[in-house]
Amino acid sequence: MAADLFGPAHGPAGVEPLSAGTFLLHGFAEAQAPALLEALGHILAQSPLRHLITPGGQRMSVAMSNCGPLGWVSDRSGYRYQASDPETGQPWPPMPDVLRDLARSAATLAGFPDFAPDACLINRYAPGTRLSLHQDRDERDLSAPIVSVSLGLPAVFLFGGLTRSDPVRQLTLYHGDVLVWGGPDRLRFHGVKPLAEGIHSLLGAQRINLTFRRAA
Ligand SMILES: O=C(O)CCC(=O)C(=O)O
Ligand SMILES: [Fe+2]
Repeated sequence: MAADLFGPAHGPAGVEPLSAGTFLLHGFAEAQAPALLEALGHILAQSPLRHLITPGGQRMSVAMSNCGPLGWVSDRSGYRYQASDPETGQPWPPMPDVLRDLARSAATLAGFPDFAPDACLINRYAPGTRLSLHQDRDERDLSAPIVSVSLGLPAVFLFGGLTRSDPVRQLTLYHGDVLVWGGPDRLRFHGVKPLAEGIHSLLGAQRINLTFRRAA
């Protein structure tokens, strides 16, 4: 095993393989976090975070927005990607280079070169917020991985198998961690346990997750 690639468990560029198509890049986004947060501030001023309604009529506890050509939305009629923000009627804010480049380099390190995300879903968790077990399957091209960047308070991520009833592994995602899953793991069930109380030095009492996808 190459020591430079599979570095120490929490080393700055440590790439931890979790299974055949899943890699945890410990702290990979940490140095860029201030630049990412500044870019996010501009995005969220145009397309604010909001609590979407599920097709079943429930208000999601995660607050969401998007940037890039396509954004993920949910309402009474279902889940889908669309080019405009239903709240403003305007296109989603463009995906800043600092976000796209980070996602591309994380994907490349995880063995998915040529990742060209066209959607970035922004998830905001306050203490108590959770995301129930689900698959990301609204994307047309399942050959592209999911690249998920964690910022702020740590979260316990639930990583299951290809069927809902498979055993679920729990892993803590810290500020700056990037999790990439694709290939044979692309349709694994996953979720987030209720966020614990806490105060993060950069983000305060919240966790922000950026999920980059190839949707179209
Ligand atoms: O917040 C996370 O770590 C996961 C988010 C997620 O699974 C999603 O947006 O589909
Ligand atoms: Fe997901």
